[in-house]
Amino acid sequence: MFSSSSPLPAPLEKVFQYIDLHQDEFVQMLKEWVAIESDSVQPVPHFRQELFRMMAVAADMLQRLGAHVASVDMGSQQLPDGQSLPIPPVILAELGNDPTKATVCFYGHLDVQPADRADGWLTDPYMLTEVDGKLYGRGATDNKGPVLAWIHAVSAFRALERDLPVNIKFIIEGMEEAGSVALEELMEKEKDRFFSGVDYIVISDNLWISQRKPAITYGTRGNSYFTVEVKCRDQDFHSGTFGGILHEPMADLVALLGSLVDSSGHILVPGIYDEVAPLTEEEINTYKAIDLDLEEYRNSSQVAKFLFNTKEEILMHLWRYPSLSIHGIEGAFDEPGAKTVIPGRVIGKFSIRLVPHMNVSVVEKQVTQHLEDVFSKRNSSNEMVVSMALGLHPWIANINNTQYIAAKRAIRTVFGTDPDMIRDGSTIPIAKMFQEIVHKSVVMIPLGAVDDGEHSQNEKINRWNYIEGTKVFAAFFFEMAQLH
Ligand SMILES: NCCCC(=O)N[C@@H](Cc1c[nH]cn1)C(=O)O
Ligand SMILES: [Zn+2]
Ligand SMILES: [Zn+2]
Repeated sequence: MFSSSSPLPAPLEKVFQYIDLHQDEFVQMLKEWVAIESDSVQPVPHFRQELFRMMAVAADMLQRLGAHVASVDMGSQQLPDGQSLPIPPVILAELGNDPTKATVCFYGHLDVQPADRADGWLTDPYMLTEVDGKLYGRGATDNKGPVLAWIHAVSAFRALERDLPVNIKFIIEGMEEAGSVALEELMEKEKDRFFSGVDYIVISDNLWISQRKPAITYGTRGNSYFTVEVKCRDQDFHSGTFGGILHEPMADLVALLGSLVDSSGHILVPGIYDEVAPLTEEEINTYKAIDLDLEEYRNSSQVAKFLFNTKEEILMHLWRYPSLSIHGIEGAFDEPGAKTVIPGRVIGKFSIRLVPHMNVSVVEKQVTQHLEDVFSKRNSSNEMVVSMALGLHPWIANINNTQYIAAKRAIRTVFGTDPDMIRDGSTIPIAKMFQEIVHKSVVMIPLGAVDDGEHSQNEKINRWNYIEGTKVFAAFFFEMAQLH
């Protein structure tokens, strides 16, 4: 182990120097990748072509690095409107197969969320622009920057003709933002082939909880996403002609949605908290140890007041308790102006973030039962249909596993500080898939700062995070080799 006070071992010193010297090239490569409009969310041919181009560029880069690369055909995606679109290939690549070394597999994605300058971007989202050390562009932090950082870490060893301390595998997809379409099937197919020799898995697809202090992530919440449809008929009504004599679908729906959660954020679905892991004193201490300035967090979020007042309560309600969010209503009148319509059919959308040890199918039954009970008390003549559109499990890892120790040491070497050990309130479904299908332990090593704005306007990664993050990955290879 190399502490920040002891000198770096010579090979790592050289690798770090190489990374510093080549940082402008690394930024240029990120610029080229950001310029590819690899939006997987909008199902239109232009973006699909861009996605295919993105995956080809990445496969080519890995090949030039000496990796053995397979671009796996993923078939096509059937859309609800009957359209069919090709799914970009998944890259499975490997570099080195020395049986005496650990094999570390890195997962990342190269598709991005939609971005349009008119949405409030200050620069062209597909033109990486540096302002005060901040590299603005769609995908800069989610997830092109971190994928490139991993590749640069490998390329530094290659360029210096140094033996890589570990065998490396890559799984890189192009449909993460659209729900990782067809990825689970591929993992099932490859579990005894590509993944058979893998010892450890690394994901770098989330953020620190601070602007300056690095972190390691050991858990994410799951999600069960519901739709509740209330229908009188397929057509809308005139409220002058029908108002007063109908059970209005929107009134039913508002009552249904209003029955889900109270004003303090407590979920009102009976039984929903039954399986939530009990809180221990030891666990509370882990939240106390997190370096979070609540005032700064609240101010930078532009929120007047959160539901909770202490750092510990905030972290627990983001990470270890479920939450229910209401997302929208399809079919409702939502334009400016005063249209006197009664919508004939509306669909409410809400989701519950799940935590250990909640079970997706139990939650589905509890929510359905609750909505049926509330609806039946209204004696409405409308039809109600509840469906769970998505059921994603929560993920939690053992922080004593080898790669957590290696990641901590690598971070200490580069940043001279211990990382925050954090969980993430959102969902990275692939982590649970790795655990359940491939039976491998996962560590998340985020590179981006809390204010990177993933999915938002003006997404960025700091040059510092990108370059020092590349060094963290290089140091991680060294530490893994020592610990394995
Ligand atoms: N910081 C990583 C964020 C990854 C992310 O945004 N994941 C989505 C996945 C999802 C869950 N339900 C539907 N999609 C998220 O919203 O958590
Ligand atoms: Zn991502
Ligand atoms: Zn994303």
